[in-house]
Amino acid sequence: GWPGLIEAYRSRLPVGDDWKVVTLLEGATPLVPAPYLSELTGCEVYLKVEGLNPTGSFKDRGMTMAVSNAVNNGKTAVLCASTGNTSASAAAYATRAGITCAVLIPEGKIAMGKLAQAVMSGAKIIQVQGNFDDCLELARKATAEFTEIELVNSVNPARIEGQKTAAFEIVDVLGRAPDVHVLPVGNAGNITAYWKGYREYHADGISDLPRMLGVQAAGAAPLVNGAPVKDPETIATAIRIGSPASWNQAVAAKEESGGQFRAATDEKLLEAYRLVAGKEGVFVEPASAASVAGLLAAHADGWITPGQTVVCTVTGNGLKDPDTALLGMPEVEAIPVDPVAVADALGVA
Ligand SMILES: Cc1ncc(COP(=O)(O)O)c(/C=C/C(=O)C(=O)O)c1O
Repeated sequence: GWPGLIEAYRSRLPVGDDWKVVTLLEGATPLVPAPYLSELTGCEVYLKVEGLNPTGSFKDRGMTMAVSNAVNNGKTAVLCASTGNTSASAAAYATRAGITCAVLIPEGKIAMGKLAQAVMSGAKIIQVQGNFDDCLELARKATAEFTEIELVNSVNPARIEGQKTAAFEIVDVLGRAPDVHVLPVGNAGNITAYWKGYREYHADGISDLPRMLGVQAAGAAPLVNGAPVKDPETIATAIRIGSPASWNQAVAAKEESGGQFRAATDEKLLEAYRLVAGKEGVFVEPASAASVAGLLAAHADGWITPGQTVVCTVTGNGLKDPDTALLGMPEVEAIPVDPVAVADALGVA
């Protein structure tokens, strides 16, 4: 069976032969064809469904490497700043490793599913008076001063190494690199990691290079604006980030690949969020739908042309954020125990 990411790609990862590997058998996520989006755009569209990782997001790829690295370097605790998914993943992998985890989250701005995960995994949950960027600044300062604590945000190279494996998987399954790879961008670790993975496969003559399309929320789009956003705002709390830590690497990925950054309004994000669930049957969290919003916009203005192969990474499971899924749901009356009522509900004559 699947041995987890580190064993599956050991020769391509900076892993010690004697390492104790911390894994929850992350990776090997489905590359699901998207017939509705393919029909709509005239492209061959696939969804890389990262919500099917052990803690429900792509962060597990980075965390197996970052926590294994920390443990094998004698660290006794890990710390991260997080909009939610990094903390859920760090908490699970730290528990797996038997070390302590503390998470710094922006007060009141975390999806319930993610908080539940960090709580149940036994992390020390610290709410910070500020946004994600303030949390990351605090995490950097704390781990610089207390070196027995490992910072496991994507500024940690081990995170990038783990997350680049998604690009390997896509080429291994598709038999080629896509013409375009679309993904949401917040702190910009993931676009950095994908580009590194595609470049490594290309350097080995295995595949070509895609154009990278990074999509941000319009209210939190520093890479689109070309300047940090002081008070980022978006319903997609996972990417409510104003000052991406991997700014330079993200710009390099965009420029080297002939790619692009785009912003999507919350309205367009929610449309895409509902479309990918309602038409493709793939339920993702709001930030993840930025990939689909970006695909639709790039098709609309001709940046993506019919006949191209496009992979959209949908980064987190829809279950993470039930509140947003149920926004505006009308109160529904319960029905009596009567088959006629069921037939009526289904519009059956
Ligand atoms: C669902 C989802 N989709 C996209 C992103 C953006 O990835 P990066 O551009 O690599 O940051 C995140 C990021 C989340 C955090 O930054 C955190 O959890 O602290 C996410 O959870």
